[in-house]
Amino acid sequence: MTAILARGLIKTYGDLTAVDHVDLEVGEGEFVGVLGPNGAGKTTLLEMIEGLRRPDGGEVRVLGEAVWPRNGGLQARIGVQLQASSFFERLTVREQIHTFASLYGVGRAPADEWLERVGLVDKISTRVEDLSGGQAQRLSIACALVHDPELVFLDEPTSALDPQARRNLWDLLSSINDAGRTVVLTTHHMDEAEALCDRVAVMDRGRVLVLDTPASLVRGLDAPARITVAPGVLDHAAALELPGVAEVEHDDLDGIVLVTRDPSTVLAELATSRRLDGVRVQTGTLEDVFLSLTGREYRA
Ligand SMILES: Nc1ncnc2c1ncn2[C@@H]1O[C@H](COP(=O)(O)OP(=O)(O)OP(=O)(O)O)[C@@H](O)[C@H]1O
Repeated sequence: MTAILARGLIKTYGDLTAVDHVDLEVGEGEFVGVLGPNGAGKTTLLEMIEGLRRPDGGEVRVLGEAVWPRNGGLQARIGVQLQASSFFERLTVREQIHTFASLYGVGRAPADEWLERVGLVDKISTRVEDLSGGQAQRLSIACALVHDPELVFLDEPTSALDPQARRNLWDLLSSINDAGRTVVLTTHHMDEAEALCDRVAVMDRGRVLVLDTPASLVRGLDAPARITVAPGVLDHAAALELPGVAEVEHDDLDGIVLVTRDPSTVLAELATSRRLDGVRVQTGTLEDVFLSLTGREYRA
């Protein structure tokens, strides 16, 4: 089944078209990222799909149902990460998630398990206003997931997290997706999109420029690979003579860089001559994809 089917979505604020004729189709069980710089329209797009914001044009169906006018039955099947400021005031962490759980008819024990899964067990008695930014963000994610929704929307879920908490959340989101839940997230971070998402929608100035797997997006760049060989392994002339090498660059720290459009031939040659130790291969990144689509450097 299709989890999300959006056609021709438009949202304008005065002269600004925040979302400009966006189509988006997400299959059940997919993990899709909406990636783009500040102001690209990611949040506005998600809010229209979630049924929180009325589109000026276009239509959306989520889990086979219309999202607008507000559809109460659908709300129980989706999970939307709240901004930290939307917590019930003066409640402790535990009271907060128990309140959410009770709204969905979920018991206290499974709610407590979510606090464990997001690493907030030692904060259960802390009031929500006394949490750090990262802790509040983890609580908001636990609240979004507490009723085990079929489809989860997360708006920049890792923005306030330190690197370790970010990795932990990646693991958690992957495990939810592995269990069959559909996940849609927005992110500024290319590495996050590459690490987590089956497909990535690259958004800029209200438009979805491309939607594809990270690997296909990078392959479509047709950019050469860069193979770095440790210092002292190859001299310039020998490097240039290797089959498949188009250019040779010198990097004082790392050694010699072989630029090639045929990395498998070059790697095979290096293997045959026992020069593979310490070799590093770099292909294009989603940053390069953004640059090639927009002509601008990606700035998160
Ligand atoms: N309620 C509003 N009234 C007027 N303009 C708005 C409103 N909400 C968003 N915008 C504008 O619409 C554009 C898209 O905003 P949106 O928040 O959807 O982008 P975003 O990609 O989520 O950005 P960020 O990564 O910074 O969160 C921005 O230029 C923003 O200033």
